[in-house]
Amino acid sequence: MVKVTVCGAAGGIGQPLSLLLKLNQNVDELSLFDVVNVPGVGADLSHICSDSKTESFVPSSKEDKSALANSLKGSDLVIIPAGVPRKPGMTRDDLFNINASIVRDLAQGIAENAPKAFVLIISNPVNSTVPIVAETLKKNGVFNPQKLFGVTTLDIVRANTFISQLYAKETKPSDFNINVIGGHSGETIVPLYSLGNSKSYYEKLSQDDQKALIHRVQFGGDEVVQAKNGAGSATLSMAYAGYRLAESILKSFKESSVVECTFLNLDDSIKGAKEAKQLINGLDFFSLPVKLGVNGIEEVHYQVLQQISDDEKKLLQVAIDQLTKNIEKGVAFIKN
Ligand SMILES: NC(=O)c1ccc[n+]([C@@H]2O[C@H](COP(=O)([O-])OP(=O)(O)OC[C@H]3O[C@@H](n4cnc5c(N)ncnc54)[C@H](O)[C@@H]3O)[C@@H](O)[C@H]2O)c1
Ligand SMILES: O=C(O)C[C@H](O)C(=O)O
Repeated sequence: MVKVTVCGAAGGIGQPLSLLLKLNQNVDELSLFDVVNVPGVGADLSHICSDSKTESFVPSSKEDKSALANSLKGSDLVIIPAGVPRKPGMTRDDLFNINASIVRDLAQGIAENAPKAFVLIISNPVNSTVPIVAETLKKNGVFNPQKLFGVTTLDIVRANTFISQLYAKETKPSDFNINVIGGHSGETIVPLYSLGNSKSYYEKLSQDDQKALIHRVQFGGDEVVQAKNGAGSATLSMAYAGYRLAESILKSFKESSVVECTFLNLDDSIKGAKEAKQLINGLDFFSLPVKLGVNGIEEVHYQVLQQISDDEKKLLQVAIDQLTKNIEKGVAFIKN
């Protein structure tokens, strides 16, 4: 029996993400939590004739903690797209004041009701919300770094799509699986086009076009925020990306060679984490490709950090400087 809970299930991401999960054969129970509108979303999804069972939970008042508790109990995987999205002119960090406490309270609920669950954080700013969740779980004595995932998959999805668009006659997006490392905001996003099968295509571009491609991946979120013009940020592509990571984790319960990039806590207990940390100025959180297994993150592929080009090294340094502050801000929110 596999139970998956989505917190923020009635939102722009939550709804299509829940739809995709409802269709996944590896999910037996789909639990939907939100502070509004979720009974309707749950009723709607429950008519789909896939085999999983859907349940929805909404608190009856601000003080009611039982709805969250009941939605989480027995969960194997909890995915969090709860919180406010950006409007034009805002940075992800501008969301910190509202989303930090939302994410902290949900993490507290996980600590109390599903301490062994895999936890996937979509809520922005990811560079700070993931440390918030880690610190909250630590405070409760239930933190397992192998099971906490900051969802940066949308950056990989964009990196694959955008390079393929430049070579539309010769390639398809699915030809690529670019490693995107660092964090999830602007210059903390570092796509590694110099590795793997993208190398030859990337090197054929002029320097200006290379820069434009990197910039498009780093600021792809802004394209959607501007196009939605005040009505939110990426939801459908994000639902796909969040689903891809969740699907890979569910697959890794049965297969042993699943690799995804994720923003993780580089705890010494994880194979390859110590080596990674030494290559990124000792940062505690960073996105890197990781090997997944039944126990979660089994190994960090730190070797990519040794293979990157000189230009990517420069991008990495900028990312490290910004990430240091974002991570500290998240940790301080819980510790102070
Ligand atoms: N990691 C990424 O790549 C990525 C991509 C896109 C969006 N995001 C982020 O995801 C978040 C959600 O975006 P969205 O477009 O779905 O927003 P949205 O406003 O459409 O939906 C958010 C949902 O969260 C719910 N919510 C608010 N407080 C809650 C709480 N305490 N418990 C449970 N649910 C709660 C709201 O009721 C709403 O239904 C934003 O922070 C956004 O910046 C991240
Ligand atoms: O841009 C945003 O605020 C949402 C998300 O982080 C994205 O990359 O699309």
